Amino acid sequence: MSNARDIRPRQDDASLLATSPSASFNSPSSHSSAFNRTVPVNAKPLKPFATEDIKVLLLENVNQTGREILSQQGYQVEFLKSSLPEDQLIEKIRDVHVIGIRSKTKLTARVLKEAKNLIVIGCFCIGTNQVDLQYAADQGIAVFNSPFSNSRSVAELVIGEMVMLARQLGDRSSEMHAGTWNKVSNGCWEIRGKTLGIIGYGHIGAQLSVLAEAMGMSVIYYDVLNIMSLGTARQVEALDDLLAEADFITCHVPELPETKGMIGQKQFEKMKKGSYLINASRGTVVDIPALIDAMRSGKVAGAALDVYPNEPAGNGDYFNNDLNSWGADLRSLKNLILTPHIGGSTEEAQKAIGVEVAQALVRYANEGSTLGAVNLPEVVLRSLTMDEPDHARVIYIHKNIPGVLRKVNEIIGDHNVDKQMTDSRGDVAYLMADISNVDAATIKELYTSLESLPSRIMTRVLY
Ligand SMILES: NC(=O)c1ccc[n+]([C@@H]2O[C@H](COP(=O)([O-])OP(=O)(O)OC[C@H]3O[C@@H](n4cnc5c(N)ncnc54)[C@H](O)[C@@H]3O)[C@@H](O)[C@H]2O)c1
Ligand SMILES: O=C(O)CC[C@@H](O)C(=O)O
Repeated sequence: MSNARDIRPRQDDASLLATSPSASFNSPSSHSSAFNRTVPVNAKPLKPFATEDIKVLLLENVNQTGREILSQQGYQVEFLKSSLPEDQLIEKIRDVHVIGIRSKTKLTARVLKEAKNLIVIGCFCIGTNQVDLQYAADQGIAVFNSPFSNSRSVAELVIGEMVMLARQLGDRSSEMHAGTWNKVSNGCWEIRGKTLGIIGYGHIGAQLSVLAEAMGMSVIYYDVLNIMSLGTARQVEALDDLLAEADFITCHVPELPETKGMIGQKQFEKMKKGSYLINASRGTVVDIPALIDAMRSGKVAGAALDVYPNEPAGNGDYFNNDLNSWGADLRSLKNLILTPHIGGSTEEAQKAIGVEVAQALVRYANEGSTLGAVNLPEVVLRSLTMDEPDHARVIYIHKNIPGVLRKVNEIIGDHNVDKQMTDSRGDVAYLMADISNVDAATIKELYTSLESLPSRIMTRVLY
């Protein structure tokens, strides 16, 4: 096993560039249609070089589908069930080229600063708030996620929770488990005819809207964007309008500075007495001490929380006051459903996420495609074919400043550039070019010249 620490070409060993492994490229599943359209039948599998040099760290029990796709490429894959404390994460991340995480692992600038070999991050989930996306982009590290593979799972959970809360099912079930028969109808309702207020009408909010209407609910929603209503749902202009009208309120916004504490004391005051609150978005969106007060006062008749400001690292860990100071107060409340961040945790969702994110990582590592990246411009080139054996793909990630393309073209312009694409996003630009009739020595020369430019963030050559 090689001890290579960098999958970018090593300047002291250009011969490695000629090691084009025979392992075949995994085709993405049919839903990755945009990619499928670009892959000819005789596509040439591109590789940075020997794939056994690529080290992958998968944390947080990423689904096996993802692990298999990465292992089949010949990458060295280390798999851990939980997230890691920051000091251990820093030790591990120094060595890896690819990291796969879920919502728990915080890839802050402090951690990423140590990740000298890292080229790509896979968030095996929807949320990407746990990664410093701008810092990653500034280092030329691409970030991918799975934007909607678990949306349906979350929407179904919320439908189930509305029925559970309206019928106080959590409490009745706990009482029966404790041996107590307590047959009541007081304060129990159908959800038919009630109004659901959805905060954030994106992938999850919109799915939920359709399902809720099928259950006989009226749907209103609030979003910072003007979004087309599905069915007979109605967008309201202000959050306060939604709070005043809805019987059930559910949050589906991303974690952003503007969504932090979005539902707090003032918002609870504006809600109808006896309303219900559900949060399966991010733990910082709802001010939990304010929720505790609102439930104790009877303003809120029930709530379901799936996410928390501080969550345990792995299964079996405690959810107590050490983690969140109000933990015991929260657990003492009636008609409160607490779940351990399982909104997207279904077999269907996790398998789909495993495939989608792992394929994006492979495409990026092997082909340089940034299609679907959340922090870099999207750049894709038609695949090289088996009829183009002496071609190399040059990727130059650089600062988006004037004059760079002139300099780059001075370097690659002496060669036959078959195709080239460049795009920018904020301060970072991504250039990809396929160059024909090159040998290992030429590639080394190209690589060294590009690396010496002051605009350089990262250079990669695939062969
Ligand atoms: N509990 C879970 O397991 C689970 C699973 C999936 C996603 N999530 C969380 O749910 C969030 C939403 O997921 P999604 O796929 O629907 O995202 P999305 O990006 O498709 O939709 C989010 C919507 O929120 C809106 N929005 C943003 N800021 C807002 C604000 N300040 N006020 C009102 N609306 C605002 C956006 O315009 C967008 O329409 C994710 O970001 C993630 O954090 C949790
Ligand atoms: O699986 C997870 O850890 C996160 C699930 C969810 O919050 C998401 O962002 O997709």
